[in-house]
Amino acid sequence: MTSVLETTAAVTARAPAKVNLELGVGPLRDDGYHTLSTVYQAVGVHDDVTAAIADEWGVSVRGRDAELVPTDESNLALRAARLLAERAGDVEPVHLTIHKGIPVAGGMAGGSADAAAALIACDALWGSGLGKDELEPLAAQLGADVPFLLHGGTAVGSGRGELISPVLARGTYHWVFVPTDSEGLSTPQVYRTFDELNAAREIDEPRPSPDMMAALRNGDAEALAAVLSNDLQPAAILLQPRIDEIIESAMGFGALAAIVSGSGPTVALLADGQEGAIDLSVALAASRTAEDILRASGPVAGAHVIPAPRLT
Ligand SMILES: C[C@](O)(CO)[C@H](O)COP(=O)(O)OP(=O)(O)OC[C@H]1O[C@@H](n2ccc(N)nc2=O)[C@H](O)[C@@H]1O
Ligand SMILES: Nc1ncnc2c1ncn2[C@@H]1O[C@H](COP(=O)(O)OP(=O)(O)OP(=O)(O)O)[C@@H](O)[C@H]1O
Repeated sequence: MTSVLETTAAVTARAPAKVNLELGVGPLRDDGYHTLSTVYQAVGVHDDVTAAIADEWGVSVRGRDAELVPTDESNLALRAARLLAERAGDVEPVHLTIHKGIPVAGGMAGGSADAAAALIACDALWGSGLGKDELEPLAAQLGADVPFLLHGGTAVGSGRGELISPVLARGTYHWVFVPTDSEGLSTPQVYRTFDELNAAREIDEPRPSPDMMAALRNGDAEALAAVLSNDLQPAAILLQPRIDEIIESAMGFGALAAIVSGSGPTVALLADGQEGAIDLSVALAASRTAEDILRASGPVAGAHVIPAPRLT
């Protein structure tokens, strides 16, 4: 028979990646962040984080790009667990095991997903019972994208991206993601390049576009394709010119739209339905435009507890 200790000694939570359907970047603030107006969508590429009671704090990483993820105190999932421990008080140390499916440094918020999953897993494991609403301020301290990954779905992000309000979005969208560089791009570097490219002009406060809201309300992929936008795209392409070649090829293979995901370098392709996504991936692979291709649909749920960890 399973003892109570065994059933409560480990909890696994799963968190999704995100794509920014719209990423409006405003002026640089005094705290080093830019004002944002963004529309996030959570997509079905996931990381799982298992939190287990242990003698000492620690983290190990397996799965996709595992060797690129730090296992010291800078690991974002471990920082999340420690932050929640400070808030909850008097909890036992945990060892976190991260199973990565999200490309590292790809602009799909992999580290932020791990932080969101660690908050949910530890909250359940320790029985601190904060729930998503009370975890949200902790999430915001860990990174601008982390609150969205707690909630998932489709949502507007304002402030520096951490203030989330849900959006009425109908339908399911089919995406193909092409990570273009195994080393990824650094988010601060992309924002710095954005500043350099825009140094000569006054930058307005960004706002959600009414056309984007209408496309999402109607569940219309073609209308959505016409309004996808990312102010960081020119900076990402300058740092990683291969992005442009992939965008051009993908449009030739029938993508409804091609856009840089967040700070890049992953290219997000919006496909015409599930079959369109399969055809697009086949064309990209057959033409050797891309070797590494991920297919996913969105929106999906934010971080949540799942029954058992992945074993491979
Ligand atoms: C590119 C996006 O993924 C789009 O959603 C986010 O803006 C980045 O979110 P994130 O990785 O969670 O960002 P953080 O870890 O909070 O910040 C990393 C760095 O990105 C830059 N940064 C981030 C968010 C923001 N609104 N303005 C910024 O200038 C800052 O240099 C910051 O030091
Ligand atoms: N748990 C983690 N998973 C991935 N990267 C982590 C983690 N903890 C710390 N990092 C560090 O964060 C850096 C950014 O990785 P991440 O995968 O979050 O990038 P990203 O997807 O481009 O982020 P974003 O889209 O939020 O800007 C990595 O280079 C890595 O050194």
